[in-house]
Amino acid sequence: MKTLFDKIWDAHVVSAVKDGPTQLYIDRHFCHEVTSPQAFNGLRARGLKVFRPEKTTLTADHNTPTIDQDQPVKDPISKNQLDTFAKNAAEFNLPLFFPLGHIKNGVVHIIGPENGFTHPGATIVCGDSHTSTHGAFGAIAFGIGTSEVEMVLATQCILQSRPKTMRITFNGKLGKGVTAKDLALYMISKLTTGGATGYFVEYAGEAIRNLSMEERMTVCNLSIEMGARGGMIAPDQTTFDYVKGREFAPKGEEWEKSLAYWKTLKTDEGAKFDKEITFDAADIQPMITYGTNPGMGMGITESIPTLSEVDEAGRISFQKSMEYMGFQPGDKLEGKSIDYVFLGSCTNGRIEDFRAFTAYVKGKKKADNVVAWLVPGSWMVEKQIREEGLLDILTEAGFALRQPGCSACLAMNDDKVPAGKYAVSTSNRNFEGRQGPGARTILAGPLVAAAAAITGKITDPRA
Ligand SMILES: CC(C)[C@H](C(=O)O)[C@@H](O)C(=O)O
Ligand code: SF4
Repeated sequence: MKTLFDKIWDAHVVSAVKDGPTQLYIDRHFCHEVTSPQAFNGLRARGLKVFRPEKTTLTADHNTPTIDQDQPVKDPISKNQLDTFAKNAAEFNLPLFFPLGHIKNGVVHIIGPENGFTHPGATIVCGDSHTSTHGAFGAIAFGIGTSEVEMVLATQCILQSRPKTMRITFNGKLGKGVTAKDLALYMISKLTTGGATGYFVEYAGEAIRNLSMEERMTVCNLSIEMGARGGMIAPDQTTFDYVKGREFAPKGEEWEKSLAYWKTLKTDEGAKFDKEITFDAADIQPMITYGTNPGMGMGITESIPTLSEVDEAGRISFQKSMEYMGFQPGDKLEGKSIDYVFLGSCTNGRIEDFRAFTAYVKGKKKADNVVAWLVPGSWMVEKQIREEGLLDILTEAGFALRQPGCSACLAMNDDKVPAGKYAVSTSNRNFEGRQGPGARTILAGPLVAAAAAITGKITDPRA
Protein backbone atom coordinates (compact mmCIF):
# COMPACT_ATOMS: atom_id res chain seq x y z
CA MET A 1 0.00 0.00 0.00
CA LYS A 2 1.48 3.28 -1.12
CA THR A 3 0.63 6.94 -0.99
CA LEU A 4 0.48 8.99 -4.19
CA PHE A 5 3.76 10.59 -3.13
CA ASP A 6 5.46 7.19 -2.67
CA LYS A 7 4.36 5.98 -6.09
CA ILE A 8 5.82 8.96 -7.94
CA TRP A 9 8.96 9.16 -5.81
CA ASP A 10 9.72 5.42 -6.19
CA ALA A 11 9.27 5.63 -9.96
CA HIS A 12 12.00 8.30 -10.15
CA VAL A 13 14.74 6.88 -7.95
CA VAL A 14 17.96 6.50 -9.93
CA SER A 15 20.02 5.37 -6.96
CA ALA A 16 19.60 5.42 -3.22
CA VAL A 17 22.12 5.36 -0.40
CA LYS A 18 21.06 3.88 2.91
CA ASP A 19 20.28 6.76 5.31
CA GLY A 20 21.54 9.21 2.72
CA PRO A 21 19.89 11.32 0.04
CA THR A 22 18.25 9.78 -2.99
CA GLN A 23 19.26 10.53 -6.55
CA LEU A 24 15.98 11.44 -8.19
CA TYR A 25 15.34 11.84 -11.92
CA ILE A 26 13.65 15.13 -12.84
CA ASP A 27 11.11 15.18 -15.65
CA ARG A 28 10.65 18.93 -15.96
CA HIS A 29 12.87 21.80 -14.90
CA PHE A 30 11.55 25.37 -14.92
CA CYS A 31 13.90 28.31 -14.82
CA HIS A 32 13.57 32.07 -14.31
CA GLU A 33 16.01 34.97 -14.40
CA VAL A 34 16.53 35.43 -10.65
CA THR A 35 17.85 32.05 -9.51
CA SER A 36 19.59 30.82 -12.65
CA PRO A 37 22.62 33.09 -13.37
CA GLN A 38 24.95 31.52 -10.80
CA ALA A 39 23.93 28.04 -11.96
CA PHE A 40 24.94 28.84 -15.54
CA ASN A 41 28.16 30.42 -14.27
CA GLY A 42 28.86 27.18 -12.43
CA LEU A 43 28.39 25.15 -15.60
CA ARG A 44 30.68 27.49 -17.51
CA ALA A 45 33.36 27.32 -14.83
CA ARG A 46 33.35 23.53 -15.01
CA GLY A 47 33.03 23.34 -18.78
CA LEU A 48 29.73 21.45 -18.56
CA LYS A 49 26.82 21.38 -21.00
CA VAL A 50 23.13 21.15 -20.22
CA PHE A 51 22.42 17.39 -20.26
CA ARG A 52 18.86 17.44 -21.63
CA PRO A 53 18.11 20.92 -23.01
CA GLU A 54 14.50 20.12 -23.98
CA LYS A 55 13.66 19.31 -20.35
CA THR A 56 14.21 22.87 -19.17
CA THR A 57 11.58 25.57 -19.77
CA LEU A 58 12.71 29.15 -19.25
CA THR A 59 10.62 32.29 -18.79
CA ALA A 60 11.40 35.82 -17.64
CA ASP A 61 8.95 36.96 -14.98
CA HIS A 62 10.33 38.52 -11.77
CA ASN A 63 12.23 41.52 -13.11
CA THR A 64 9.85 42.30 -15.93
CA PRO A 65 7.95 45.60 -16.16
CA THR A 66 4.15 45.42 -16.55
CA ILE A 67 3.90 48.33 -18.98
CA ASP A 68 5.69 49.05 -22.26
CA GLN A 69 7.22 45.59 -22.53
CA ASP A 70 8.02 46.36 -26.17
CA GLN A 71 10.40 49.14 -25.05
CA PRO A 72 13.92 48.58 -23.68
CA VAL A 73 13.79 47.81 -19.95
CA LYS A 74 14.71 51.01 -18.10
CA ASP A 75 15.80 49.69 -14.71
CA PRO A 76 19.51 48.75 -15.13
CA ILE A 77 19.47 45.88 -12.60
CA SER A 78 16.44 44.29 -14.23
CA LYS A 79 17.86 44.84 -17.69
CA ASN A 80 21.09 43.14 -16.74
CA GLN A 81 19.22 40.22 -15.18
CA LEU A 82 17.06 39.76 -18.30
CA ASP A 83 19.99 40.13 -20.73
CA THR A 84 22.04 37.60 -18.79
CA PHE A 85 19.13 35.17 -18.88
CA ALA A 86 18.85 35.50 -22.68
CA LYS A 87 22.60 35.08 -23.12
CA ASN A 88 22.60 31.93 -21.03
CA ALA A 89 19.65 30.40 -22.88
CA ALA A 90 21.41 31.04 -26.21
CA GLU A 91 24.87 29.89 -25.10
CA PHE A 92 23.52 26.61 -23.66
CA ASN A 93 21.20 26.00 -26.65
CA LEU A 94 18.01 25.85 -24.64
CA PRO A 95 15.11 25.72 -27.10
CA LEU A 96 12.25 26.41 -24.66
CA PHE A 97 13.13 30.00 -23.83
CA PHE A 98 10.23 32.45 -23.50
CA PRO A 99 11.59 35.98 -23.04
CA LEU A 100 9.67 39.19 -22.47
CA GLY A 101 6.95 39.71 -25.07
CA HIS A 102 6.86 36.05 -26.23
CA ILE A 103 3.31 34.68 -26.38
CA LYS A 104 4.35 31.89 -24.00
CA ASN A 105 5.96 34.31 -21.54
CA GLY A 106 4.55 34.83 -18.06
CA VAL A 107 4.98 33.77 -14.46
CA VAL A 108 6.77 30.43 -14.48
CA HIS A 109 4.12 28.56 -12.47
CA ILE A 110 1.41 29.78 -14.80
CA ILE A 111 3.03 29.16 -18.17
CA GLY A 112 4.11 25.61 -17.20
CA PRO A 113 0.64 24.15 -16.76
CA GLU A 114 -1.06 26.19 -19.47
CA ASN A 115 1.40 25.01 -22.12
CA GLY A 116 1.15 21.38 -21.03
CA PHE A 117 4.65 21.08 -19.54
CA THR A 118 3.17 20.03 -16.19
CA HIS A 119 1.91 16.43 -16.07
CA PRO A 120 0.57 14.02 -13.50
CA GLY A 121 3.19 11.64 -12.15
CA ALA A 122 6.10 13.93 -13.03
CA THR A 123 8.94 15.20 -10.89
CA ILE A 124 9.17 18.95 -11.36
CA VAL A 125 11.66 21.44 -9.92
CA CYS A 126 12.46 25.12 -10.26
CA GLY A 127 14.67 27.54 -8.37
CA ASP A 128 11.56 29.00 -6.85
CA SER A 129 9.62 28.19 -3.71
CA HIS A 130 6.17 28.27 -5.34
CA THR A 131 7.02 25.34 -7.58
CA SER A 132 4.62 23.51 -5.27
CA THR A 133 1.88 24.90 -7.57
CA HIS A 134 2.48 22.11 -10.10
CA GLY A 135 1.60 19.49 -7.48
CA ALA A 136 -2.03 20.28 -8.32
CA PHE A 137 -1.63 17.86 -11.24
CA GLY A 138 -0.53 14.96 -9.04
CA ALA A 139 3.16 15.65 -9.53
CA ILE A 140 6.04 15.85 -7.06
CA ALA A 141 6.97 19.49 -7.51
CA PHE A 142 9.24 21.50 -5.24
CA GLY A 143 11.50 24.51 -5.12
CA ILE A 144 15.29 24.14 -5.20
CA GLY A 145 18.31 26.33 -4.54
CA THR A 146 20.68 27.70 -7.15
CA SER A 147 23.36 25.03 -6.66
CA GLU A 148 20.64 22.44 -7.25
CA VAL A 149 19.57 24.29 -10.40
CA GLU A 150 23.12 23.74 -11.63
CA MET A 151 22.91 20.05 -10.68
CA VAL A 152 19.66 19.59 -12.62
CA LEU A 153 20.98 21.41 -15.67
CA ALA A 154 24.08 19.24 -15.71
CA THR A 155 22.55 15.85 -14.87
CA GLN A 156 18.72 16.07 -14.99
CA CYS A 157 18.87 14.59 -11.48
CA ILE A 158 18.83 15.91 -7.97
CA LEU A 159 19.88 14.65 -4.55
CA GLN A 160 17.01 14.74 -2.09
CA SER A 161 16.17 13.24 1.22
CA ARG A 162 12.70 11.77 1.43
CA PRO A 163 10.26 14.07 3.21
CA LYS A 164 7.59 12.91 5.65
CA THR A 165 4.05 12.74 4.32
CA MET A 166 0.91 14.50 5.53
CA ARG A 167 -2.64 14.28 4.29
CA ILE A 168 -5.00 17.21 4.76
CA THR A 169 -8.62 16.34 4.10
CA PHE A 170 -11.34 18.93 3.52
CA ASN A 171 -14.72 17.33 4.05
CA GLY A 172 -17.94 18.84 2.75
CA LYS A 173 -18.47 21.76 0.41
CA LEU A 174 -17.20 25.34 0.31
CA GLY A 175 -19.88 27.99 0.86
CA LYS A 176 -20.97 30.45 -1.81
CA GLY A 177 -18.43 33.23 -2.32
CA VAL A 178 -15.66 31.20 -0.67
CA THR A 179 -12.69 30.53 -2.96
CA ALA A 180 -9.72 28.15 -3.05
CA LYS A 181 -7.58 31.02 -1.75
CA ASP A 182 -9.81 31.29 1.31
CA LEU A 183 -9.48 27.55 1.86
CA ALA A 184 -5.69 27.83 1.75
CA LEU A 185 -5.47 30.94 3.96
CA TYR A 186 -7.79 29.24 6.45
CA MET A 187 -5.58 26.16 6.51
CA ILE A 188 -2.40 28.21 7.01
CA SER A 189 -4.07 30.22 9.78
CA LYS A 190 -4.83 26.94 11.59
CA LEU A 191 -1.50 25.23 10.93
CA THR A 192 0.72 28.37 11.15
CA THR A 193 3.62 29.07 8.80
CA GLY A 194 5.68 26.25 10.30
CA GLY A 195 2.89 23.69 10.62
CA ALA A 196 3.91 21.51 7.70
CA THR A 197 7.69 21.92 7.88
CA GLY A 198 9.43 18.75 6.70
CA TYR A 199 6.29 17.29 5.13
CA PHE A 200 5.01 16.74 1.65
CA VAL A 201 1.26 17.29 1.76
CA GLU A 202 -1.49 15.52 -0.16
CA TYR A 203 -4.82 17.38 -0.25
CA ALA A 204 -7.92 15.23 -0.29
CA GLY A 205 -11.62 15.24 0.42
CA GLU A 206 -14.81 16.38 -1.27
CA ALA A 207 -14.01 20.10 -1.24
CA ILE A 208 -10.66 19.44 -2.97
CA ARG A 209 -12.16 17.08 -5.57
CA ASN A 210 -14.71 19.77 -6.44
CA LEU A 211 -12.01 22.34 -7.22
CA SER A 212 -11.12 23.23 -10.81
CA MET A 213 -7.49 22.88 -11.92
CA GLU A 214 -6.86 26.60 -11.45
CA GLU A 215 -8.23 26.42 -7.91
CA ARG A 216 -6.16 23.33 -7.13
CA MET A 217 -3.09 25.26 -8.29
CA THR A 218 -3.95 28.08 -5.87
CA VAL A 219 -4.09 25.61 -2.97
CA CYS A 220 -0.89 23.76 -3.87
CA ASN A 221 0.87 27.07 -4.52
CA LEU A 222 0.33 28.12 -0.92
CA SER A 223 1.61 24.82 0.57
CA ILE A 224 5.00 26.39 0.94
CA GLU A 225 3.60 29.16 3.16
CA MET A 226 2.97 26.64 5.93
CA GLY A 227 6.46 25.26 5.53
CA ALA A 228 5.58 22.19 3.44
CA ARG A 229 8.13 20.87 0.97
CA GLY A 230 5.28 20.66 -1.51
CA GLY A 231 1.61 19.90 -1.94
CA MET A 232 -0.19 17.55 -4.30
CA ILE A 233 -3.64 16.42 -5.38
CA ALA A 234 -4.31 13.06 -7.01
CA PRO A 235 -5.11 13.46 -10.70
CA ASP A 236 -8.67 12.79 -11.87
CA GLN A 237 -10.89 13.59 -14.85
CA THR A 238 -10.61 17.34 -14.06
CA THR A 239 -6.83 17.02 -14.41
CA PHE A 240 -6.89 14.92 -17.58
CA ASP A 241 -9.37 17.27 -19.27
CA TYR A 242 -7.13 20.24 -18.45
CA VAL A 243 -3.92 18.64 -19.76
CA LYS A 244 -5.37 17.09 -22.92
CA GLY A 245 -4.57 18.93 -26.13
CA ARG A 246 -2.12 21.43 -24.59
CA GLU A 247 0.88 22.05 -26.79
CA PHE A 248 3.48 20.10 -24.81
CA ALA A 249 1.14 17.41 -23.46
CA PRO A 250 1.55 13.86 -24.74
CA LYS A 251 -0.32 13.19 -27.98
CA GLY A 252 -1.89 10.19 -29.76
CA GLU A 253 -0.65 6.80 -28.57
CA GLU A 254 1.62 8.50 -26.06
CA TRP A 255 -1.43 10.20 -24.54
CA GLU A 256 -3.29 6.89 -24.16
CA LYS A 257 -0.28 5.27 -22.50
CA SER A 258 0.22 8.24 -20.16
CA LEU A 259 -3.46 8.36 -19.27
CA ALA A 260 -3.52 4.69 -18.34
CA TYR A 261 -0.57 5.29 -16.00
CA TRP A 262 -1.94 8.54 -14.57
CA LYS A 263 -5.14 6.75 -13.60
CA THR A 264 -3.14 4.56 -11.20
CA LEU A 265 -1.83 7.64 -9.39
CA LYS A 266 -3.79 7.77 -6.19
CA THR A 267 -3.12 6.88 -2.59
CA ASP A 268 -4.04 3.25 -1.91
CA GLU A 269 -6.76 2.59 0.60
CA GLY A 270 -5.07 2.05 3.97
CA ALA A 271 -1.71 3.63 3.00
CA LYS A 272 -0.13 5.38 5.98
CA PHE A 273 0.76 9.07 6.25
CA ASP A 274 3.09 10.40 8.93
CA LYS A 275 0.39 12.90 9.84
CA GLU A 276 -3.32 13.36 9.05
CA ILE A 277 -5.36 16.56 9.48
CA THR A 278 -9.03 17.08 8.71
CA PHE A 279 -11.03 20.27 8.17
CA ASP A 280 -14.66 20.96 7.42
CA ALA A 281 -15.03 23.13 4.31
CA ALA A 282 -18.29 24.59 5.62
CA ASP A 283 -16.34 26.32 8.44
CA ILE A 284 -14.46 28.51 5.97
CA GLN A 285 -15.50 32.05 5.13
CA PRO A 286 -13.76 34.64 2.91
CA MET A 287 -10.35 35.21 4.50
CA ILE A 288 -8.01 38.17 4.95
CA THR A 289 -4.64 38.44 6.65
CA TYR A 290 -4.03 41.07 9.30
CA GLY A 291 -0.34 40.58 10.07
CA THR A 292 3.01 40.10 8.41
CA ASN A 293 3.05 36.41 7.65
CA PRO A 294 0.51 34.32 5.73
CA GLY A 295 -0.46 32.42 8.88
CA MET A 296 -1.91 35.57 10.43
CA GLY A 297 -5.27 35.22 8.74
CA MET A 298 -8.90 35.41 9.84
CA GLY A 299 -12.41 35.28 8.45
CA ILE A 300 -13.39 38.65 6.99
CA THR A 301 -16.10 39.16 9.63
CA GLU A 302 -13.77 38.27 12.52
CA SER A 303 -11.48 40.45 14.66
CA ILE A 304 -7.71 40.44 15.07
CA PRO A 305 -6.79 38.41 18.17
CA THR A 306 -6.36 40.37 21.38
CA LEU A 307 -2.99 40.21 23.09
CA SER A 308 -4.21 37.66 25.62
CA GLU A 309 -5.30 35.36 22.78
CA VAL A 310 -1.77 35.24 21.39
CA ASP A 311 0.74 32.70 22.77
CA GLU A 312 3.14 34.37 25.13
CA ALA A 313 6.11 33.32 22.98
CA GLY A 314 4.63 35.04 19.94
CA ARG A 315 3.54 38.30 21.56
CA ILE A 316 6.56 40.41 20.70
CA SER A 317 6.47 39.54 17.01
CA PHE A 318 2.67 39.91 17.04
CA GLN A 319 2.97 43.44 18.45
CA LYS A 320 5.67 44.29 15.96
CA SER A 321 3.45 43.17 13.11
CA MET A 322 0.55 45.22 14.52
CA GLU A 323 2.78 48.30 14.52
CA TYR A 324 3.93 47.63 10.98
CA MET A 325 0.36 47.16 9.77
CA GLY A 326 -1.00 50.09 11.77
CA PHE A 327 -3.63 47.87 13.43
CA GLN A 328 -4.60 47.30 17.07
CA PRO A 329 -5.12 43.87 18.62
CA GLY A 330 -8.85 43.15 18.68
CA ASP A 331 -9.60 45.40 15.65
CA LYS A 332 -12.22 44.42 13.16
CA LEU A 333 -10.98 45.09 9.62
CA GLU A 334 -14.23 44.93 7.69
CA GLY A 335 -15.02 48.47 6.52
CA LYS A 336 -11.43 49.66 6.80
CA SER A 337 -10.17 51.88 3.94
CA ILE A 338 -7.53 50.49 1.61
CA ASP A 339 -5.42 52.12 -1.10
CA TYR A 340 -4.27 49.47 -3.58
CA VAL A 341 -5.64 46.26 -5.04
CA PHE A 342 -3.41 43.72 -6.75
CA LEU A 343 -4.95 40.92 -8.77
CA GLY A 344 -2.24 38.62 -10.08
CA SER A 345 0.73 36.38 -9.15
CA CYS A 346 1.22 32.62 -9.46
CA THR A 347 -1.40 32.25 -6.71
CA ASN A 348 -4.29 34.11 -8.36
CA GLY A 349 -3.20 35.36 -11.78
CA ARG A 350 -4.99 32.72 -13.86
CA ILE A 351 -8.00 33.13 -16.14
CA GLU A 352 -10.50 31.93 -13.54
CA ASP A 353 -9.28 34.59 -11.11
CA PHE A 354 -9.93 37.25 -13.74
CA ARG A 355 -13.32 35.74 -14.46
CA ALA A 356 -14.24 35.83 -10.76
CA PHE A 357 -12.99 39.39 -10.31
CA THR A 358 -14.77 40.55 -13.47
CA ALA A 359 -18.05 38.87 -12.57
CA TYR A 360 -18.02 40.78 -9.29
CA VAL A 361 -17.18 44.23 -10.69
CA LYS A 362 -19.50 43.95 -13.70
CA GLY A 363 -21.87 46.91 -13.80
CA LYS A 364 -20.14 48.57 -10.82
CA LYS A 365 -17.46 51.28 -10.64
CA LYS A 366 -13.97 51.17 -9.19
CA ALA A 367 -13.61 53.31 -6.05
CA ASP A 368 -11.77 56.57 -6.76
CA ASN A 369 -9.40 56.15 -3.82
CA VAL A 370 -8.12 52.76 -5.06
CA VAL A 371 -5.19 52.13 -7.39
CA ALA A 372 -5.89 48.75 -8.99
CA TRP A 373 -3.18 46.68 -10.64
CA LEU A 374 -4.68 43.85 -12.62
CA VAL A 375 -1.77 41.77 -13.84
CA PRO A 376 -2.45 38.61 -15.85
CA GLY A 377 -0.11 35.76 -14.99
CA SER A 378 0.82 35.22 -18.61
CA TRP A 379 0.24 36.47 -22.14
CA MET A 380 -2.06 33.54 -22.74
CA VAL A 381 -4.20 34.67 -19.81
CA GLU A 382 -4.06 38.23 -21.17
CA LYS A 383 -5.24 37.03 -24.57
CA GLN A 384 -8.05 35.03 -23.04
CA ILE A 385 -9.17 38.04 -20.97
CA ARG A 386 -9.61 39.97 -24.22
CA GLU A 387 -11.17 37.10 -26.16
CA GLU A 388 -13.76 36.39 -23.50
CA GLY A 389 -14.79 40.04 -23.39
CA LEU A 390 -13.62 40.47 -19.79
CA LEU A 391 -11.49 43.47 -20.68
CA ASP A 392 -14.53 45.38 -21.95
CA ILE A 393 -16.35 44.77 -18.67
CA LEU A 394 -13.28 45.73 -16.64
CA THR A 395 -12.75 48.91 -18.68
CA GLU A 396 -16.41 49.85 -18.27
CA ALA A 397 -15.96 49.49 -14.49
CA GLY A 398 -12.92 51.78 -14.52
CA PHE A 399 -10.11 49.21 -14.52
CA ALA A 400 -7.10 48.81 -16.81
CA LEU A 401 -5.04 45.74 -17.54
CA ARG A 402 -1.28 45.60 -17.17
CA GLN A 403 1.18 43.25 -18.88
CA PRO A 404 2.13 39.85 -17.42
CA GLY A 405 4.76 39.16 -14.76
CA CYS A 406 5.25 38.71 -11.01
CA SER A 407 4.71 42.45 -10.56
CA ALA A 408 3.60 43.65 -7.12
CA CYS A 409 3.77 40.12 -5.70
CA LEU A 410 7.35 40.91 -4.77
CA ALA A 411 7.86 44.34 -6.34
CA MET A 412 11.14 43.54 -8.09
CA ASN A 413 9.94 45.90 -10.83
CA ASP A 414 8.32 49.35 -10.60
CA ASP A 415 5.02 48.05 -9.19
CA LYS A 416 5.71 49.04 -5.60
CA VAL A 417 3.04 49.92 -3.05
CA PRO A 418 4.13 53.14 -1.28
CA ALA A 419 5.13 53.04 2.40
CA GLY A 420 2.20 53.03 4.81
CA LYS A 421 -0.38 52.26 2.12
CA TYR A 422 -2.71 49.28 2.37
CA ALA A 423 -2.88 46.78 -0.47
CA VAL A 424 -5.46 44.04 -0.72
CA SER A 425 -3.41 41.53 -2.64
CA THR A 426 -4.21 38.16 -4.19
CA SER A 427 -0.54 37.15 -3.92
CA ASN A 428 0.98 34.83 -1.32
CA ARG A 429 3.27 36.74 1.02
CA ASN A 430 2.53 39.67 3.31
CA PHE A 431 6.03 39.99 4.77
CA GLU A 432 7.32 43.41 5.78
CA GLY A 433 8.38 45.26 2.64
CA ARG A 434 7.30 42.48 0.30
CA GLN A 435 5.27 44.81 -1.93
CA GLY A 436 7.62 47.77 -1.47
CA PRO A 437 9.41 49.32 1.53
CA GLY A 438 6.81 50.02 4.24
CA ALA A 439 3.93 48.64 2.15
CA ARG A 440 1.12 46.99 4.13
CA THR A 441 -0.25 43.84 2.55
CA ILE A 442 -3.60 42.22 3.25
CA LEU A 443 -3.73 38.86 1.49
CA ALA A 444 -7.08 37.76 0.12
CA GLY A 445 -8.78 35.92 -2.71
CA PRO A 446 -9.95 37.44 -5.99
CA LEU A 447 -13.51 38.11 -4.76
CA VAL A 448 -12.40 39.99 -1.65
CA ALA A 449 -9.99 41.93 -3.88
CA ALA A 450 -12.84 42.77 -6.26
CA ALA A 451 -15.11 43.91 -3.43
CA ALA A 452 -12.32 46.10 -1.99
CA ALA A 453 -11.66 47.63 -5.41
CA ILE A 454 -15.32 48.64 -5.71
CA THR A 455 -15.95 49.98 -2.20
CA GLY A 456 -12.42 51.16 -1.37
CA LYS A 457 -12.78 49.25 1.89
CA ILE A 458 -12.36 45.75 3.20
CA THR A 459 -15.68 44.26 2.18
CA ASP A 460 -17.31 40.84 2.45
CA PRO A 461 -17.94 39.82 -1.18
CA ARG A 462 -20.97 37.76 -0.05
CA ALA A 463 -22.76 40.84 1.27
C1 LIG B 1 12.87 35.07 -6.46
C2 LIG B 1 12.50 33.72 -5.93
C3 LIG B 1 13.72 33.06 -5.43
C4 LIG B 1 11.39 33.77 -4.89
C5 LIG B 1 10.95 32.39 -4.42
O1 LIG B 1 11.66 31.41 -4.45
O2 LIG B 1 9.86 32.24 -3.95
C6 LIG B 1 10.17 34.53 -5.40
O3 LIG B 1 9.54 33.89 -6.46
C7 LIG B 1 9.20 34.74 -4.28
O4 LIG B 1 8.01 34.49 -4.45
O5 LIG B 1 9.64 35.20 -3.21
S1 SF4 C 1 4.33 35.58 -8.72
FE1 SF4 C 1 5.22 36.01 -6.73
S2 SF4 C 1 5.31 34.07 -5.67
FE2 SF4 C 1 4.98 33.64 -7.82
S3 SF4 C 1 7.02 33.27 -8.61
FE3 SF4 C 1 6.54 35.44 -8.94
S4 SF4 C 1 7.35 36.47 -7.13
FE4 SF4 C 1 7.29 34.31 -6.63
